[in-house]
Amino acid sequence: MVSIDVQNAYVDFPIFDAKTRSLKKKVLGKVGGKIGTDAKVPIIEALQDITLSLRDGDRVGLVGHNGAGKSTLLRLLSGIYEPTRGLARVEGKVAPVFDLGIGMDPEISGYENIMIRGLFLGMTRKQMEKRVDDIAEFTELGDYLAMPLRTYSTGMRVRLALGVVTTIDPEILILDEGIGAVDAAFLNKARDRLVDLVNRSGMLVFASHADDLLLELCTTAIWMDEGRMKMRGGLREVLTAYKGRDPFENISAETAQRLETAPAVQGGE
Ligand SMILES: Nc1ncnc2c1ncn2[C@@H]1O[C@H](COP(=O)(O)OP(=O)(O)OP(=O)(O)O)[C@@H](O)[C@H]1O
Repeated sequence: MVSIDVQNAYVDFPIFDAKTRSLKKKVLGKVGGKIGTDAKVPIIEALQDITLSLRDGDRVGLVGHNGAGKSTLLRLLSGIYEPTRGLARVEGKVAPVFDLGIGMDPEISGYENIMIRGLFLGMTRKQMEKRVDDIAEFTELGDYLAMPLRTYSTGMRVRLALGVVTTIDPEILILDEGIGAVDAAFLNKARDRLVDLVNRSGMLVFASHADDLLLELCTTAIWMDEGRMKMRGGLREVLTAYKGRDPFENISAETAQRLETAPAVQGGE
């Protein structure tokens, strides 16, 4: 069974080389997690008192300002970080997609990178062999696929990485917003594949600043603020509270039309 259970979890980062004297007692800006300066070594309290249960079928968006703790929470939910205090139990095969370029080798070809990246995301060699042609076609990279990855532009690398990511069959899909940062034209092409990917994943947790992608992929949301869960609920409701306006106010007619079939728009949970 696929499940994630987190109970009163904290994640601290002790910073051994910080210039303690210049640190203020409290963080004055809006950005970043809380910095504790009471101990000898300053500690960034990236996550505080997180309690959360996720089950099969959950599609959760994570929102919050820069440094609010979204990426740290994704790493905790992936089993990459252990909580400093509290509990985090993850049951199921996790595909963490944080940095599209991770696990890519510049010296080997696009084809070989497709294989390596697929294995990294939990697929078997046999499964990847069946999918390589489909991925190659999707990327439109043609003969470049036989060339070493170092000869690719950034956009070409993203195409390759997105091609692989959207072909996997994860039980738990953990996506960081980087995926929304790709070139708009290609993202449009990748959108249907992303929606399919999410539909066949047991569970999705997706951190993003892009309302339209969140609305298309998620049904519920968590608003992170200074390492804490400030609000949890239906996606539209949380986005409205976080942004101070309904996310539907500013979307284009084209986006609205595309979203008509999206789960969040049809009432969420
Ligand atoms: N490896 C680390 N070492 C020290 N501090 C860290 C580390 N990773 C994150 N932090 C701190 O933890 C806090 C939460 O960071 P996190 O990356 O989780 O935020 P985020 O919500 O994902 O931000 P963004 O929207 O900018 O990506 C920040 O204050 C950050 O400075």
